[in-house]
Formats: sequence, C-alpha cells, structure tokens
Amino acid sequence: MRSYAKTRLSKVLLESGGTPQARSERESFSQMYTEDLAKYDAAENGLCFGRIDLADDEERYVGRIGILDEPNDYQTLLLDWRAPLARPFYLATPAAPDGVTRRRHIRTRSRRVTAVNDEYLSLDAAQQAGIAEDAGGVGTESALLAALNAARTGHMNDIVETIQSEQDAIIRSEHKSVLVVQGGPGTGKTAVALHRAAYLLYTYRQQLAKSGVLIIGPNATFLDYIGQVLPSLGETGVLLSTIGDLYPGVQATGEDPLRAAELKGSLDMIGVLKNAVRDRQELPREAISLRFESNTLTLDRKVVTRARGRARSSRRPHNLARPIFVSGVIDALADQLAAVLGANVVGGANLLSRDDIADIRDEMRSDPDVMREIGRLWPELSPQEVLFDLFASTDRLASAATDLDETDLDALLRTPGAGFTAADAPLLDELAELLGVDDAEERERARRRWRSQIEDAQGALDILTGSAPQDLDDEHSPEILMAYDLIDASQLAERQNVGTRLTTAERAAGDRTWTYGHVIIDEAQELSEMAWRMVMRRIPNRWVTVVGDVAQTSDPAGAVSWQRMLEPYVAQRWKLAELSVNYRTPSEIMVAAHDVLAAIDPGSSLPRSVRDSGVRPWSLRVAESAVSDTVREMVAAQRGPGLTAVIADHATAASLADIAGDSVSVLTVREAKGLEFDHVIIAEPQRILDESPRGMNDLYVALTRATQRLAVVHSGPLPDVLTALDDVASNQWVDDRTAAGTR
Ligand SMILES: Nc1ncnc2c1ncn2[C@@H]1O[C@H](COP(=O)(O)OP(=O)(O)OP(=O)(O)O)[C@@H](O)[C@H]1O
Repeated sequence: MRSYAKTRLSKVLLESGGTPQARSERESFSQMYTEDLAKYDAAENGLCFGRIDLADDEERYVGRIGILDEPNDYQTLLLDWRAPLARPFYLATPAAPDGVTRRRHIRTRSRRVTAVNDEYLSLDAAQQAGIAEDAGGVGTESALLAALNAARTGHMNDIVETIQSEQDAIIRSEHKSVLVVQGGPGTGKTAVALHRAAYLLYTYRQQLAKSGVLIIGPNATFLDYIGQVLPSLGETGVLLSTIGDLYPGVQATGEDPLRAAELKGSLDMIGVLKNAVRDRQELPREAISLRFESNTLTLDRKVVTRARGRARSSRRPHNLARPIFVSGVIDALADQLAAVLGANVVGGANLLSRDDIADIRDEMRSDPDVMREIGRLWPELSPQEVLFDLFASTDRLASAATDLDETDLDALLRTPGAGFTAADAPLLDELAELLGVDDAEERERARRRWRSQIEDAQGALDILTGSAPQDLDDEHSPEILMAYDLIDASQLAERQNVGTRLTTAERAAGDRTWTYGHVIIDEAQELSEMAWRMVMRRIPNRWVTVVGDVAQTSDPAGAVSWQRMLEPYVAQRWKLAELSVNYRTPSEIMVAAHDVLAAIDPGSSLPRSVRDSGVRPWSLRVAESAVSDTVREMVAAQRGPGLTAVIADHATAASLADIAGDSVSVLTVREAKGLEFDHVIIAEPQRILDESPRGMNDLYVALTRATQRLAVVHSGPLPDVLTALDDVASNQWVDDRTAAGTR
C-alpha cells in the first residue's frame, strides 16, 4: 500500500498542464496520497492488535487502519477499529458474548509479535482450548493492566487496543447535540474525547472533512501531551486549540489575577463591552469648526446626535453602521455649505442643483480634514484596540462597567506592557461581533495579491525564456519544449498556490467566523460563561462533545454545574454520560483523595480505581527551610524509566523550577491539569489551598495525577482533608532506595 501510494504520488506530482478541472483533480489526488502515506506511517506500530473468533468460525482481525485484499475480491484483511464489525472486540463479555468465542490481544514491536493474550468468552471455547476454568484465562484484563502499568513517556498513547465498554458507548454515541461526559480523574475522558474525534471523522468523513473538528484543551502543554494521539489514529484534519489561542491573530501571553479572570469570564462583560463600544461613538463637547474650501462649517452636538441616532438605530455592528453615521454628518455639512453658498448669491440655495450637492458630498468625503473630525467621533475600530484601551484606562472602565466597585475596576486594569490573557480571547471575540468587520478592503487586497502572483509568474516564465540558450532562438527545434509550451502564467501562479495549500484545520484556524462540523471540549469545566459563548459561535449546529469534571474546576469563572453553562444554548436538551472507573490513579491514592472530594461536594462519589499499586501515599513534615532540599533528595532518588512531577503553589514551584529536566516537571496545578506522571510530590499543600478560592479543587487535581506513587511534603500543619495519608517520619523514597542499594 505504501509503495502504491508513493508511486502514484510521484506520478501526480510530475504531471502538469491540462484543464482547471484536471488540475484540481491532481491536487486532490496528491493530497489524498500524502495523507495515506502519513496514515500508514502512523499505523506502523501496533498495526494489528486484536482478533475475534466468532461462533461460526469467522475470524476478524482488528487494527489501526482497515486493509482490503484487492486481488482477492477485496476481502477484509484487517478491520479498522472504528468499523461496526470491529465493535464486538470492545463490547463482548462472557455474559454478553455477541457471537464472540475468543478475543485475542496481540502485542507487537515493529513487525514482530511480542505477546499474545487470549480471553475465552464461553466456557466451551475455553475447555476446547484446554484452558482450565480457574486458570485466569476467562475474561482477563491483562492487556489493559499492562497498558496502565507502563511507565509514562510524557505523551499520551492511544487506547484503541483496550477501549472499555462504557468508553466505547461514548466514543460511538450517535447523539447529535450536546453530549456531556462527566467523570472523575483518570476515567479516560481525554482518551475518550480523542477517540471520539477519530471515530466521527471516520464515520462522517464527507461531512466533517470540509468543516473540520475542533478540540479545545486547557493549555499548550496539555495539547502537546495529547497531540500525538490523533495522528497515531490516522487523523490529521483536526484543529487543537486553547481558548486563549482561539481568536485568530492573538496569542494569550499574559496571566490574569484570579479576580480579573473571574470578572472577565462573567456574562456581565457583554454589557460592559457594549458600553465600551458605545462610548467610542462620541458627541463633541462643544461645536467643532471645520474649514472646507475656504468656508467654515460647524459640526455641533445636534448634528452629531442625529447622525449617531440614525446609525445606532440601524442596529448594525459599529463598523458597519459607520457609513450611516458618516453620511448623516456629511449630508448635514453639505446642506450647511449649500445654505452658505446660496446666501451669498442672488436667488438663494435653490441655485444649487441636486447634482451640485452630491458633488459637494463627494468632495467632503475625500477631504482629509473633514474625515479626520468625523473619524474621531465614530472611529473605525478593531477588537484589539477597544479592549486594549478599555483595560488601560480607569475612566473608560468606570464609564463602561457601571456596576463594578473600585476594587473590581482596579482588578481589571492591565499592568502596562502585559499582553492579552486567555480570558481576553472571548472578549475579543465578543467585540468582533459588536464591531463587525468590513472586509471589503481585505477582499480587494486578496484580488491584488492574486494579480501580483500572476505577474510574478509571468516574470518567471519570461526569465526562463530569456535565459534559454541563444541557438534555440536561431534554430527553434520543435522537440525542445519551452516553459511557455507547458504552462501559462495563471497556471503557474495556481501551482504556487497549491504549494501553500492549507488543510481544513489550517484554514479554520485563521478564520474567526469558521463554523466546525463538530467540537470537542476537554477539561470543559474550566470554560467561563464568556468562553462558552465564543465556542458556541463556532458550532451553530450544537454538535458538541463536552468532557470534564466539575470537581476539578480551578478557574474562578469555570463551571460549578453543566446545566448553568449550557442553558443559554440548548436549554435542557443535553445528554449526560458518566465514566466511573479510574484507569490512572491506584486505589491507595484514591482513598487519600476521598476527604478532599467530600469537602468539594459531599454528594459526589469517587471513581473506582481499576488497580492497586501496593504503595501507600504518605506525608512528611519538615522545617520550612528544608522543604526544598527534601523535594530535591526525593527527585534525585528517582532512577529508571518514568516521570516525576513536583506540584506546588506558584511561589514554591518557582523556587524549585531549576530541578525540572527530561524526566522531572515542576508545575502549578493549572499546568498539571489533565496530565499524569508515575511519581508525584505535592509540596506545601496548604499553600495550594490558600492560593485560590477553588483551592480544594486544585488539591484534588494535584492528588490524582500519579499512576504509581504519591508523597506530600509540608512545613505547616497538614490540611485536615489530608489526614488519611500515612504520616511518616523520614523520606521514604530515599529510604527505599538506600534499602534497595544495601540489599
Ligand atoms: N481503556 C483504556 N485502556 C488503556 N488505558 C486507558 C484506558 N482508559 C484510560 N486509560 C488511561 O488512563 C489514563 C487517564 O486517562 P485520561 O487522561 O483520559 O483521564 P481523564 O478522565 O481525562 O483524567 P483527568 O480528569 O484527571 O484529566 C491515561 O493514561 C489513559 O491512557
């Protein structure tokens, strides 16, 4: 398949000329073969990972992509894991075997089979194979446990080999509106969300290939962590973004203080932004005198009020209503001038015909002084400008945010030099709606760009001809093809465009008004009300998969209830699916997290851990000055594969930043969100609690990041919610290591 795609691709690339239709076909083929090659590369590892045997002796092999045996009547050699026929591989159980007698997990390294693991789904099949009932061969979960116990690499792996049935139901859900997947830490929400994207792209390829799928995650580290999963499932047409980067052309570089983030996330900001835009539609304090062709005209409050009223009552966005305002003012000024000119001649204003007055208006429109004054009163504005100016001035803020007290106004004021923040992106998006974009100029620029591309191409062809050997001119030999014979300028320009052809995801990323076919929001509890508005604008059909856990909300403007966030868009019409099994955190750690969850929401239950690690988490109290050294010793005691994370409040994390390396991360809770590590050290948990009004949720997130071991190092009293941890007197990880060394 590889060599077929490679050969076809090079053939397509060599072809040239032809009708526009032929060219566009070539383009699609070249894209298709390129994507095929990427898909085959991605499926290189674990190409085939399973097989099911059915009662009627049929065998089905399941893998990362589908393969048909073309010469043999297109028989299926390998089923794509997303195909309906592959589904029993994930769903069959001894209680409901669905015709399956045996499920085989096949593990491979490159092309070599390294392990085969069979589960017999009926006693008959097990006995026939000579497996005793108590041998653990029936319904074992060894493939899953092997995957879960493996050391972490810093990148998420796909779970196609071991998708569990409650996860499968969500991945393949046919629900066409908002589906909320709520589940505790480690229940596979992220994994499920990514596999759902792959499944939907496979099943609704036609529909989604053009519109694309958008996946929103909490931060760049997280996107990097999950970034490998979709290509390994063979899907490249997905845009991954954070909320902060969703507004095209702006990257969130600043960070808001908690109160500012909370205020910016609230729906009250809609009113504030509306006011901020209206405040830019100004009335002159006193009449403005304008010189126009040796006459003095007056622009007074009354004229401007009337023009502004007309423009506002059009209900168009600010920039699109601007021409109405401009006409209103120019009409009034032209009438004024006509009156002045008329008064100066016998016969009065009637002397000026309509055409004369129309000419005057045109001249006024091209008079820079007149237009400058009008521009001051109703300027053309960009969202960035309005937001920047609003948060830079106490006066503007006070005028727009009339309900806020002084402390809140201060919280919103931007520190000079700071960039836009993640909470600003939804505000920019809102402003873009309020301002409207007059894209006439952009369209004209695109036309000009195209013309100049054709001219460049023409130039290139001329040079090619000019630099041809002289004797060709003298004795033009018909069998030597000149560039001109093959291609004309517009074709060449088109070719260059093909070189920079954008994928659906790339085009969508640059277009604020792009509407996606499906949107998946991970860690959705972190989205503020304003962020929801921004996302929902991009998905008018409301086909959204929402994945999150309200007990893990850190953002002060984030969700405490899904209903509250979704109400404005779908009222009650959303479906809830829950995940109840924790695949990450061992049971010993979850026991310790119980009191923390109870403090967040006494009504919610902990997800059940699928495995034990055999190691109990512990806490160690040391002097404040010794916290740093203790953590360093623990990190140094880690050897071998696996990742260690130190999770702490901002200040403690900053003081330990230098120990970060390839296998060690030092993170705040916000940065650790959604990630996982083999070993986790939480430093100064009380400070995590104190740092935010959602401190308890943050502590819960920190506690549930480890796949193997957890330790807490603290200098003050241990928070009450952590008393389930073993209180130890010395650094166990270092002791364990020393003991291992002695042995
Ligand atoms: N069916 C499965 N087979 C193998 N591994 C799985 C399966 N389901 C989940 N996992 C693994 O469990 C871990 C946790 O999954 P994931 O990160 O998706 O959980 P989450 O619910 O998003 O967690 P959190 O809310 O804490 O961010 C990951 O390493 C994931 O690969």
